[in-house]
Amino acid sequence: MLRKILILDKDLAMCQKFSNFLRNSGFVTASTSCNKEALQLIKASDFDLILCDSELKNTYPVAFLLKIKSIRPGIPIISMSDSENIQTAVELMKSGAFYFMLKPINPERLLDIVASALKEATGIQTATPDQNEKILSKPDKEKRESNEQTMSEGVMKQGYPYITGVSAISKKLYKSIDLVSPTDYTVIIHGETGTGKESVARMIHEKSHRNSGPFLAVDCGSLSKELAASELFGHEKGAFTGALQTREGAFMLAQGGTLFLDEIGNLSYDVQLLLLRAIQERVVRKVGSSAEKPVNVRLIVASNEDLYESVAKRKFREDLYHRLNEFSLTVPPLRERKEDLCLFIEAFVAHASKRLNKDLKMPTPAALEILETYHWPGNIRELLNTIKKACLFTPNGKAISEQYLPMEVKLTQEFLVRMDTDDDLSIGQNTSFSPLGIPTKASGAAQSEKSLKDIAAIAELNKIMLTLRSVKFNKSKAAEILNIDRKTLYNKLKRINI
Ligand SMILES: Nc1ncnc2c1ncn2[C@@H]1O[C@H](COP(=O)(O)OP(=O)(O)OP(=O)(O)O)[C@@H](O)[C@H]1O
Repeated sequence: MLRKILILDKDLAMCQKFSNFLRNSGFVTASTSCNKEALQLIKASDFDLILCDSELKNTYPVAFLLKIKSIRPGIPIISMSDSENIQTAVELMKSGAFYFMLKPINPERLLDIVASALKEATGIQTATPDQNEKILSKPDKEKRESNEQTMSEGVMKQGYPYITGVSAISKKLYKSIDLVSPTDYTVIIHGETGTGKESVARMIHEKSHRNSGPFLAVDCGSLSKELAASELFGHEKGAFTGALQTREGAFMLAQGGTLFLDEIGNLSYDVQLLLLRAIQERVVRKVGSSAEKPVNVRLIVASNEDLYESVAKRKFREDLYHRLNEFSLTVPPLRERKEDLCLFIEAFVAHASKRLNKDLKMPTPAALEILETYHWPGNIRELLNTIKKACLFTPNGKAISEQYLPMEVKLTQEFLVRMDTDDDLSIGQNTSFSPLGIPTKASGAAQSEKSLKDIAAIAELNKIMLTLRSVKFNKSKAAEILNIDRKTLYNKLKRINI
C-alpha cells in the first residue's frame, strides 16, 4: 500500500526537493508552504505522515502541531528546523512530534525516520533503501524473484562476506549454529534489532540438509492481525473480503526448506494456536478450506523480546513456546563483541569501496576509537549504514576520518559525558552544515562549541524519545538500551522537563 506524506516547508523549492525525493522512494506526496492550505489538506485527505517545518510563517510551531493533532490525533509528525533550538525541539517532542530533524536533512536518515514513524503508527514496517535486503512479508516477497532465498545468493546480493567473529562470545554462537544446523530442530533466535538474527537463520539453513530447498523469511511484525493466518497458511478464493484469488501461504512456499518467522511474538493468540497445530500435526489448512495438506518445513523463529518473558506476561502461548524451544540461541549485541568490530568494518569498507569505485582505507585511529566506544543500539545494521555513509564522504585513496562519521555516532557518547557535567542547555544558532548534514567550521571557537552542544542535545533528545517509545516508556529498559544507568536517564529527563 502506498503511503501518503504531506510536506510543509516555508520554502517552496524545498517542498519540491522533499517531494521529488520521497516520490522516488515510493511515497505519494503533497506539499505546501502555506499553513492554512496545509490544514485544509489534512482535513480533506488521509495522510499517513506529515513532514513539517517548524518555522512556517505566522505560526507558533507547538500551537500548529497541536492544531494538526486535533484534526488527526494519531498522525506521526516529523518536525524540521534550520536552527538547533533545543527548547523548541523539547516542546515539539513533548507535544507529540515523532522526531526533530535539523536541516539540511540527510536523505537516508529521513527515510529511516519516516520508516520508523510509519512503523510505530501503523505497526507496518516500510522498507527504506538501507533495509531493502529485508523480506518484509510474503506479499513483498512474491514481488521478488522466487529463487533469491538461499544463503549463498543472500551473501552475493549483500556483496560482502558473512563475518564469523573472533570474540569468545561469537565463537560460542557459531559452535551452537554448527551443532544445531544438521538437525531438524526448531530454533528460537533471540537478539536485539540488527544483530543478525536473520543472517544466523540463513546460515543454519545453508548448513542443513535442506539447503537445496527454499529459505523463506516472514516478518510477523508487519502482518496485520486479520491477514496473518492467510499469509502463513494461504487462503481460498472468497474466504474473506478481498480474497480474490486462491493463494498459497508461507508454509507451502517453504515446502522442503526452512521457514523463518521474524518477530514471532507479534502474532495474535489465535494465530499462535493455528501455528501450534501446524507444527504438531505437520499439516496446514488454508483459510476458507477444510482440506489439510502435509508440510515438511523446518521452522526457525526470532524475537527482539525474551519470549519466555512474553509467556510470563501472557502475550505468548506457553505450549507454543515449549514446542518451538527445541533449541535456542542468542545473537549478542555488537557492544558485547567489540573484538569483532574491526572485522566488520574492514568487510564493510571493502564492500563500499568496490561499490563506489574508490580505494578507501580503514578508519584513522581517532575514528576507530569513536566507532569502538559508541554503543551501537542498531547493532550490525547501524554499523553497516554508518560505514556506507562515511565511505561516501571520504575522498578516494584516504582513510575514513572522524569528520566523516555521522553526528549521532560522534556526539552521543561525547554528549552523554558532557550532559552529566554541564547544566546549561541554552540555544545556539551558528553551526553551518555541508549539504549532507556534516558540520562545517563555525565562525568562532565559542560559537562552534555552543552549537555543537545544542546539536548534541537535539540528537540526545531524539535518541531518548525514540528509545522510550520503543520500550513503551519503561525507563529501566530504556536506560539499559541507551547504556546509561537509570538515575542518569531520570536526570536527563528532568533537565529537559519531560
Ligand atoms: N555476521 C555478519 N556479517 C556480515 N553482515 C552481517 C552479519 N550479521 C548481520 N549482518 C548484516 O547486518 C544487517 C542486519 O542483519 P539481520 O537483518 O540479519 O538482523 P536482525 O537481527 O534479523 O534484524 P531485525 O531484528 O531488525 O529483524 C544486514 O544487512 C546483514 O546483512
